[in-house]
Amino acid sequence: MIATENLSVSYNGRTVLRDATIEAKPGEILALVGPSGCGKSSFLAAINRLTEIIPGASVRGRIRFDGRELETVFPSSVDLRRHVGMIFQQPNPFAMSIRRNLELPLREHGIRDSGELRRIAESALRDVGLWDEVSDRLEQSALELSGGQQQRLCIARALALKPQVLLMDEPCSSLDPLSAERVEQLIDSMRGQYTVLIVTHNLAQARRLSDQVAVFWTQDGVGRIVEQGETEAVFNAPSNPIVASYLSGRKG
Ligand SMILES: Nc1ncnc2c1ncn2[C@@H]1O[C@H](COP(=O)(O)OP(=O)(O)OP(=O)(O)O)[C@@H](O)[C@H]1O
Repeated sequence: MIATENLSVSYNGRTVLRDATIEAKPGEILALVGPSGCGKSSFLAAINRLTEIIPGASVRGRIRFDGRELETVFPSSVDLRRHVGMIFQQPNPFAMSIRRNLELPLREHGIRDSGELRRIAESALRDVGLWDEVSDRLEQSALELSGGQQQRLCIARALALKPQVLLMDEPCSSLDPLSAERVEQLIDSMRGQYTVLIVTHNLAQARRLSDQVAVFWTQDGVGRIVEQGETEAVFNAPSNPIVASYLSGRKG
């Protein structure tokens, strides 16, 4: 579904990630783990072309979507972000009503019929388990929701566009434990429906959630993927000693 080949990211000529090659199959959850600063966020930013708006950022290598070059499949970033959604560490709802948060991106993508807008919004809110919590206050500002509710709203906003891929950059780490658990359950329930790439510092979460894991590590000042494979196999018997001590909590 989504694959990278020798993907490298630099900022102002300094390479921070070199030759990252991964493949996430349709419906699979791929966890990206590794200590701070080894290029995990940069990797997601490159896939979602956020690097285009980061001053000094440059990307080399290939990204494929269903076997074809991502740029060919989605020449425009607007199209790309419809099919490849992104969720950030800090929930980032728009400063507008809950309903508008869901409807605005749909309108931007050409859906105008008010009945259809309402149907899709409701269905997305149900998908993230928010409908019962907010159905009587859809006109209230999204900023009045709790952090965990805001994050689920952001996930609903991405899901409303029917993406094939979701990129998640530490989606639970700013949430309280209960909200984090709910969001984790939500991600788990996406298996088979969406291809999910999730950056997490929570190794137990990576192990619980993911089908595959890629371990990033900084070597000589440059981030690389030093181990990847089926999650259980990597956690049970990592081949790289650095990875072994990281995954067992002794390093990183
Ligand atoms: N906009 C930027 N300009 C310059 N350097 C940057 C920029 N963004 C990230 N970097 C540098 O790139 C390297 C990789 O950062 P990145 O955020 O991708 O790592 P990460 O593995 O996601 O870290 P964390 O787990 O702490 O979020 C770091 O050295 C960081 O300082």
